[in-house]
Amino acid sequence: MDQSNRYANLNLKEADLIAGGKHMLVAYKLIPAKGHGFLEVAAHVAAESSTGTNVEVSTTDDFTRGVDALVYEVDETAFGDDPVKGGGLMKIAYPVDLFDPNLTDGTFNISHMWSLILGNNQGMSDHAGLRMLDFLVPECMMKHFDGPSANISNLWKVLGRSEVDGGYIAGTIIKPKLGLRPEPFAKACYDFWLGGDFIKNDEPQANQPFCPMEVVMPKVAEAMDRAQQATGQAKLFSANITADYYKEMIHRGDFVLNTFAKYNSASHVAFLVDGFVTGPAGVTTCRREFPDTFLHFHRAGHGAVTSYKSPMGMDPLCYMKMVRLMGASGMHTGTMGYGKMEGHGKETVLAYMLERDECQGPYFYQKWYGMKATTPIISGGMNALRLPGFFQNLGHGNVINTCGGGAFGHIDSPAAGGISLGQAYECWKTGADPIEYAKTHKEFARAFESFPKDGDKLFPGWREKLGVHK
Ligand SMILES: O=C(COP(=O)(O)O)[C@H](O)[C@H](O)COP(=O)(O)O
Ligand SMILES: [Mg+2]
Repeated sequence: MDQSNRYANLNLKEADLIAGGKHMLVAYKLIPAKGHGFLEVAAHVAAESSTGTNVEVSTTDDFTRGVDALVYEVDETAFGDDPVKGGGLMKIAYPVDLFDPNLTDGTFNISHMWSLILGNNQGMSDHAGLRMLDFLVPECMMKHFDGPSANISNLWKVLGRSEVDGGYIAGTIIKPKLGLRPEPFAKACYDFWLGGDFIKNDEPQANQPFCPMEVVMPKVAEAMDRAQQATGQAKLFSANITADYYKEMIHRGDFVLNTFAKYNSASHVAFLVDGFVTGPAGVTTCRREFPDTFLHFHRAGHGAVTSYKSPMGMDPLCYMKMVRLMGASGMHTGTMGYGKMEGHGKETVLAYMLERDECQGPYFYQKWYGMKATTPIISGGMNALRLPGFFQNLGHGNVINTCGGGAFGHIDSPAAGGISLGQAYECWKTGADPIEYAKTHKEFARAFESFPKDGDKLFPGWREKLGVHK
């Protein structure tokens, strides 16, 4: 059924909708299924995402029609006719009244928002692809999301740095990702902390019988204490408290904080939540139960909805925006093409959208109205050699970066791996030539021998220049 006479109004102007401030605007890429018209399917998406279905229903009244979502702009050939990359652009205006404020405090419920703007519409049979590209949250809604409570400033403070521009946090992920027992796990932490700042649990490291949390966490806290005494520097640990029941998550969080508190290090702990698989409920549970603790959002699984390989789901930018609204302190943004995960150099907007108070997205200019920043977390196949180019592309180094293979794959030691990361930052920050810098910085130099393929690709001729002949 073509519902475009009700759910589309192409006379509406985006500038007026924005000035009115009473709608959330969403841009989608749409590929209609064979035999269906673009506007017809676009209108069906608006219907399915608001007041309608695939037929007229007798219970609809005038009020109902007042909260219809409306297609206000279409460009049927915006992306060409490739079955995955192609499709047209459509934009929908959702009246603010469609969204769900909590009974308890009026804060908007992100689980609901997600199911509204990217819910049933994903499964409709009359499109061959529907992907969310960007959305705009109006001021009247923005003020009613949790947003972050803690962020990188809290960690900089613990590290004894400036809370405003405290610089790069050199981190790792304990590898192997599974299979270490408590003693070797804690030893791996200690060994890295001798050279780096921050360690995170890898996303599946939890409470396995070979490494129970109640056994390993006290050893990690003790290792942190020893490393702090050995180096004279504060150290940080991001502990995985992901769980599918809020009481279990809170229990894990309390246990971790109490364990580190024995060494006066509760503030040195972050909580890692696998926020894609828990969904917003898991993230908000952590955000609200532990507002003083850095909430580290690990997005494992997100590729199922954010991968550029798919005509479905959403672009990573939309995910970043939702995560900041949820109140994550730090969010994985990928490595913008410099690491092992899907991404490209122009994705700097993922970080800027998390950090800035105003940011131009691909379709909408988002103002955050003072909401705290979420810290970009750079992870996945990174090492000291890849970092200078990464920082150059991003334009700053105020990030948390975790290099698993990049630290534990350093040929000298995990500590040398950690030191090489800090040196990579310093090399970029001082504008030094990496090869010249390597001549006077041993750990960075040894990163070339640790990751020779990267050396060959990024710094051809490095062997001769550094006098390494093998
Ligand atoms: O374990 C790692 C990285 O290990 P390594 O440093 O050894 O590659 C991270 O969990 C993912 O890369 C996350 O990816 P993203 O940040 O893209 O979500
Ligand atoms: Mg991982």
